[in-house]
Amino acid sequence: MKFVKMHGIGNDFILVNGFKEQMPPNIPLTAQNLCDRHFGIGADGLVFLLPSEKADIRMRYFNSDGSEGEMCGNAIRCFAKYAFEEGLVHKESFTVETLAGVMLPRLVLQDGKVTAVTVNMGKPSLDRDKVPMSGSAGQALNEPLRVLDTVFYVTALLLGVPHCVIFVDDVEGIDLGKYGPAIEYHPAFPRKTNVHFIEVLNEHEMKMRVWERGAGLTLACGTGACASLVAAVLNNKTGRKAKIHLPGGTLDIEWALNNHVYMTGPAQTVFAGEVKDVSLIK
Ligand SMILES: N[C@@H](CCC[C@H](N)C(=O)O)C(=O)O
Repeated sequence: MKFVKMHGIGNDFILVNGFKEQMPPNIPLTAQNLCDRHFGIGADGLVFLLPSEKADIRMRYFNSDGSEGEMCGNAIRCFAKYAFEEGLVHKESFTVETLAGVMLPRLVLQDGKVTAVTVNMGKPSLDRDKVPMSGSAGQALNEPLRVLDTVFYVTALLLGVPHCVIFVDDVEGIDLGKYGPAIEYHPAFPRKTNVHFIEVLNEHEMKMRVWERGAGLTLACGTGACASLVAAVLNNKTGRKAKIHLPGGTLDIEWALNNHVYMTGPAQTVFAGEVKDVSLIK
């Protein structure tokens, strides 16, 4: 199986052109094995480019634990660059079918080269039933959640995938390895959740650290950055447009007045390779 390794500000992926390559019989196990950083290629997720009946192209995304994610913000920028460079799409702007709906990436081109990608990520769902998060109906906005030995004030929303956003004074002071998994698997989140700790720097900038559902500690989360900006606006902490600084780099996010969230950031190819026998990797 041929693949390319790419990353979007350090959130790294193995991409497979499903127009040419055969889909492995057991995709969750293949994702676990290929994403393994010691026994495989190493990545946060495995991405397939596939034909679509309702959009120009289809993306399937698998986390490093083998679970299928409905959407991935950093992966879709890599996906868009790779699809264009492989000649699977011929337009600068096109539609991508995902389990979270149809997304709209637009390539930023300079001398024919993709320098960045802007993605219309759709509308956030603020209703806690949609996240989903348990509790009485309505929005989960800055509400107390007991986690192990502490209480965090959380804002939960669905932006492609479930997100739990927590504003703190100092993101570096948070023990993400302790609280990340405790919140990901918290009984309040029946389908688990991505976890984001946010330090607001000013009205237009935030610092963010991430614990991802199905992947753990990562250097960035695109859908999470979008969700965090929406949470910041709802909690009167920033304007509708901000730079979000993550351990792997910076994303520009806007929650436009049409209620759609737009994410802009880079996509980088690292190397291409071939796996001789997917089933043998362990
Ligand atoms: N890295 C992502 C999100 C990937 C999916 C997520 N871990 C989930 O299954 O909820 C991003 O950039 O958005």
